[in-house]
Amino acid sequence: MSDKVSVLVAGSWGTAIASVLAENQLDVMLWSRNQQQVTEINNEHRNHRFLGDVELSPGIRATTSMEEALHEARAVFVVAPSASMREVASQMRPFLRQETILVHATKGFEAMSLRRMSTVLAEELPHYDPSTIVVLSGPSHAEEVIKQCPTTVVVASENIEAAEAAQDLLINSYFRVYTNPDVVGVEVGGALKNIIALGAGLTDGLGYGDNAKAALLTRGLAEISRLGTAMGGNPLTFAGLAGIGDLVVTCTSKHSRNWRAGYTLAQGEPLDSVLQQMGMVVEGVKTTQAAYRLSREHGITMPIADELYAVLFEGKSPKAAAQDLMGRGRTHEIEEVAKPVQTKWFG
Ligand SMILES: NC(=O)C1=CN([C@@H]2O[C@H](COP(=O)(O)OP(=O)(O)OC[C@H]3O[C@@H](n4cnc5c(N)ncnc54)[C@H](O)[C@@H]3O)[C@@H](O)[C@H]2O)C=CC1
Ligand SMILES: O=C(CO)COP(=O)(O)O
Repeated sequence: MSDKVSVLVAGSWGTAIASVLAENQLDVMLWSRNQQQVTEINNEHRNHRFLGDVELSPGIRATTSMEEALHEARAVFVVAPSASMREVASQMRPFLRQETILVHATKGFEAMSLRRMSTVLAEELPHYDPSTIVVLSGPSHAEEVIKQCPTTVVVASENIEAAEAAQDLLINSYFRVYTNPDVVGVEVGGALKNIIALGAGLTDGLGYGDNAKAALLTRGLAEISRLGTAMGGNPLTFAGLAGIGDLVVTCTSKHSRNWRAGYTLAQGEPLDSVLQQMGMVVEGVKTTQAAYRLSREHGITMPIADELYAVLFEGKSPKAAAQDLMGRGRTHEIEEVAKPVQTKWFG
């Protein structure tokens, strides 16, 4: 079998995944739509805009040709922002073979349709067996993975062989990979934690301290679990790497773009200017809109997501949002989390 693997889109996370694969002695091809970036990666072994001065493995070759990227690839890792997933998938359509392992590592929903990313891939790649699509998620900032800091992630697929094939390609001494059959839970957990990270940035920006941050993470996880379970995820997935694991890293790390966006918003900067300054994808903003709609579709209460929506899109002040969260009617802690839901996981 060929040792060639491809990574589609050379942003921060795509480039970090390409580095893990190159470390594992695979023949890595990184696809970008930007010729200047391709030249920089091939000639200088750097992706300066996204990863600064970090030197990339010379084993990573870049191309702007989708045909060249996918030709005889053993696996393809799609790491586009959620807003671009459909466009990138449609470009893959003529060149993707069923034998190629298809993994995506994107954390978000499609804004209009509210589709999960594996559904978008399945729709755009109708010749490909959707049950073999793999999702990669978990606590993994690109800035640390590229420096080979110890990291754990999860790969989920309905097809255990596909998940194990992705695990084999990625696992090494600093990148530990677990499998999970729960595609829905892993995708929903990875997407929704970005909302709570925005909220954690706001909380820190307001100087509210550690008690408030712990409250936000814990009650945020309750919201993620409620919606994720209603959408068909296994409740236990939210206690794992794609749930609490990713929530902790994104809410507490200086690397998180979502946390930084929240922190800057708390200083009174308008949303447009915060996003412009960032220059990289901040998935939590669109995901807040998606969660607002999904929670209503599924009849789920998500007070933190609702207050964040009001701050981002209705001009509510973060302080007033915090006050309203603290002043909600009295409620029971566990009942809200463990409202009995019929799922395929527990019958
Ligand atoms: N950066 C990180 O540490 C992690 C990011 N993720 C997720 O990975 C996904 C991608 O994020 P990043 O790599 O961080 O974003 P980024 O902002 O660093 O890079 C995004 C890349 O996508 C490219 N792109 C955008 N639209 C495109 C299109 N239509 N066609 C081709 N290329 C296009 C941009 O040119 C850029 O190179 C997001 O869903 C994010 O939540 C997941 C785990 C870690
Ligand atoms: O998903 C991530 C880490 O697991 C990256 O989070 P940010 O997009 O907030 O940087």
